[in-house]
Amino acid sequence: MPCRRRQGQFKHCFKALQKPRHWGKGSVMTRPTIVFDLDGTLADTAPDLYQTVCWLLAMENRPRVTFERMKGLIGDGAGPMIRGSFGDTGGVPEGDGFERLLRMFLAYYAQHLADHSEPFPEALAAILRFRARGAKIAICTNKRYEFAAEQLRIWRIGHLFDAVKGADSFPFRKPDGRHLSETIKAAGGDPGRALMIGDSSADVGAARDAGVPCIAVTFGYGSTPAHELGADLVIEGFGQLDAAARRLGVI
Ligand SMILES: O=C(O)COP(=O)(O)O
Ligand SMILES: [Mg+2]
Repeated sequence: MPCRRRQGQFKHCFKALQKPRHWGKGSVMTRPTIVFDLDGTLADTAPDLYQTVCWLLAMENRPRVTFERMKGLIGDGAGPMIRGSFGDTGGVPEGDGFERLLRMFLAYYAQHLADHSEPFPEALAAILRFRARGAKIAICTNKRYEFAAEQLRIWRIGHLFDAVKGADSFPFRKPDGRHLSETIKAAGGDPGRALMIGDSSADVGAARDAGVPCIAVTFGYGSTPAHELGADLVIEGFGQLDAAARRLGVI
């Protein structure tokens, strides 16, 4: 029966995944952990972040900032997006103005997490390739855990990740290397056999701090061009990821 045949095929696949893998030449090694940044690396989330900032500016009778400017402000949580966009349009209000704007930002964004945002299909294809080879996959993001988890739920891809850690998951966050190393450990991996893929200075900073090799993507956000971030390698698309990971000795 076709159904039973299919079950049989899956059983074979699962057995293959459970076997110790030979990573590298000749020796049995720890399964590698591939860690993705979320905003601008794994997913195109700028449209909803931009919509949130434009709404906030409009609520405060401020003009819009451009989408390009907004993309440059993404990478270190809501703070720089608010300070940058209000700084450009008359300044952050005095007193408790920033805290008030932050509360408004978070409340609005919570309702618009995936109106227009979606994962890059090529990133998902790469994750499936790495998973099929037995790698662990994780997300280390400077956005709040609950927002990241809800986006993964909406996109129905949460099952692809062994760990997801946000800006509030630990008392430290990227560029602090502990955010990355603790994410790797939570995935059941070893920081000594891992790879970080990101788009911002926070990602490269965390990787350097944790002693983890790092690949920067050119299609992400932030104000620094990928080639100037100081990553070990730069890729222009996920089609180049496997070769880059191999060059770095991770797979
Ligand atoms: O939301 C942000 O500013 C950054 O998020 P990221 O760490 O996933 O890029
Ligand atoms: Mg990012």
